[in-house]
Amino acid sequence: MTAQASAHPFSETQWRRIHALLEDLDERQVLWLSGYLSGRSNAPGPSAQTTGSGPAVLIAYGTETDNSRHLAECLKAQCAEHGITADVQDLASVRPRQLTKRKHLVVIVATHGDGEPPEPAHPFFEELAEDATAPKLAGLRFAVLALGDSTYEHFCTAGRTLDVRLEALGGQRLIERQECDVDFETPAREWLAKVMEALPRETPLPVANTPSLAASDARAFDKQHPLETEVLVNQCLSAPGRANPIHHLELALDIPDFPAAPGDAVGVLADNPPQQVAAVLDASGLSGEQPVVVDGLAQPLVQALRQHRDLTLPGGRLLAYWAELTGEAKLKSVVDNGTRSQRAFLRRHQVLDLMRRHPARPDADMLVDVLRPLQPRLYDLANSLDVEEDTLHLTVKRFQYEFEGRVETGIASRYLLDLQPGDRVRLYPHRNARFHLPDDPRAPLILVAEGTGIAPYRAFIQHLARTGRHTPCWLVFAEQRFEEDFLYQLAFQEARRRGVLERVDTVFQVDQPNRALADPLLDHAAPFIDWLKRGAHLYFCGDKDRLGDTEARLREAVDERLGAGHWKQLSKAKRLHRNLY
Ligand SMILES: Cc1cc2nc3c(=O)[nH]c(=O)nc-3n(C[C@H](O)[C@H](O)[C@H](O)COP(=O)(O)O)c2cc1C
Repeated sequence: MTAQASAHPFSETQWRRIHALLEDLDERQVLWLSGYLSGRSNAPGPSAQTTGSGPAVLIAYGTETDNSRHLAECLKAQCAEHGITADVQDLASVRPRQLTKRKHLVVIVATHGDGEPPEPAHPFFEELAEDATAPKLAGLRFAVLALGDSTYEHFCTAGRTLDVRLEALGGQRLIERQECDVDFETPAREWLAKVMEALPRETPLPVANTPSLAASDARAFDKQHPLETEVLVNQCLSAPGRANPIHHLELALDIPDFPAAPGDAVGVLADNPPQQVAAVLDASGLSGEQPVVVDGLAQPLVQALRQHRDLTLPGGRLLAYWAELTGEAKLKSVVDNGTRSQRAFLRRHQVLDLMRRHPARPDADMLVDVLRPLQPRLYDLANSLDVEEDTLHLTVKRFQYEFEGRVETGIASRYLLDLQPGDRVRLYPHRNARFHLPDDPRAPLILVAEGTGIAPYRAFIQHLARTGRHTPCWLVFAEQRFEEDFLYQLAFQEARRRGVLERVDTVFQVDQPNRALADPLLDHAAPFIDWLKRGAHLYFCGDKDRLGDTEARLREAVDERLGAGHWKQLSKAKRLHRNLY
């Protein structure tokens, strides 16, 4: 990206878009638009219900993979169309006591981990749960939309907890909580429409039926509108014989200004393997040619199954449909016995298990309707676009897991590892703002990675080298074997030689079975603590369990040396950055 030459406040992409739009408009339209913008910038109008602390409605979201944020932005656009002033905030930056100054709060929150709130929203939830300090919310009217996935035992727990807590603190519900499964689009939009009805009407802005600029959003590429890229390189980085090899992929990026900074990711829309699609068609007795409709788009069944439907994890709707279709008493009793019995059954069956063990002839449209949508998978970018602006690099490990005594492979990693140069991949940018480099260019960086967790650090290092930003930087990396699994070894050694990396420590578990990821930092406790005192930011990326253990050990050591609660302070000061999976 190039620097701004003029003094206007827009990015280059925005500026180009504004010009492109203006060129397209006639004089009458330009006049209309200028009136509209001046009306917008003067908002809130005289009747708008603002309080001393901001717009009438706070739309807060808690997210890890952006679904909640996207819905929050949609709601804001709808509010704007109705002249309701609203602002959108990440729960990560909301303090519970701010809510006392609000009249209306709409929260859209996902559940992650094992029934946990999204990681950035933890401090908000923790503070709100403290009886001694939580604010009284008697004047607040609120509504909660909970996103989740019913295959998890703790379905939508974060949204449920928040809904109950807001009521306990004196808040009054605007409308009842809605819990949404992975196919959340329709129920979420219906719920947003009900919220719009419940929010107090304000006098509409002078221009009726204003186009929703916010709805047309600067994010040109998203889940629904992915970018198609071409595979240039797919190379194995790890030992070739490994059960779960790690590959380096390079994808062509033919458009300028792809919005991804070091620390950001891309959402990959993987296809199901052709054999799995064929097996589902075979088990259902349906022809792949048959037309079906997915999200309003007509397409052959084979395409819907390959690109849009999860052929691995069955959901409650497939189970209920299958029980009805087969008329089998066993399946019916699982359904009739409620959520717990259904979940226990679904945990032991994948889609093909159900179809093969209980043969039936489904209707094609119904089948597409009851299968869960195939979810995109996030991969951190392994390169900095200010160094290589025309390629996207990914570091991908084959994900394998045991299921009912057999070994299964993750859909997205299998798809990516099997790609050949020339193949096409659909993806969209995913911003991961809490994993960006700190604003303070002098803050030391401690980068802790396990396996593919190294990817965003490669992007960091490229960026630091490119910008000449000289900040102390310490990399701690764990993998299996030194000789074969030191991912991007040459790049990191070169960075060390050039002084971009001040320290590099590694832990190779096969070579050093008793050594853990926290050990290099604890062995060098003096510089580690010194870096923290100098304002270091700590980054953790990779396997959730291993990095969770690592963090627990570091936390104990830091609190012991710098005083109880110090680690929590680092977290509050946003100096701990986690990117765990
Ligand atoms: C790693 C991971 C863990 C999850 N854990 C849960 C869970 O325990 N309970 C649940 O209901 N949903 C769970 N989900 C599903 C998410 O809540 C769901 O995908 C949601 O749409 C994500 O919203 P977001 O994009 O705003 O983060 C999990 C998703 C991921 C990726």
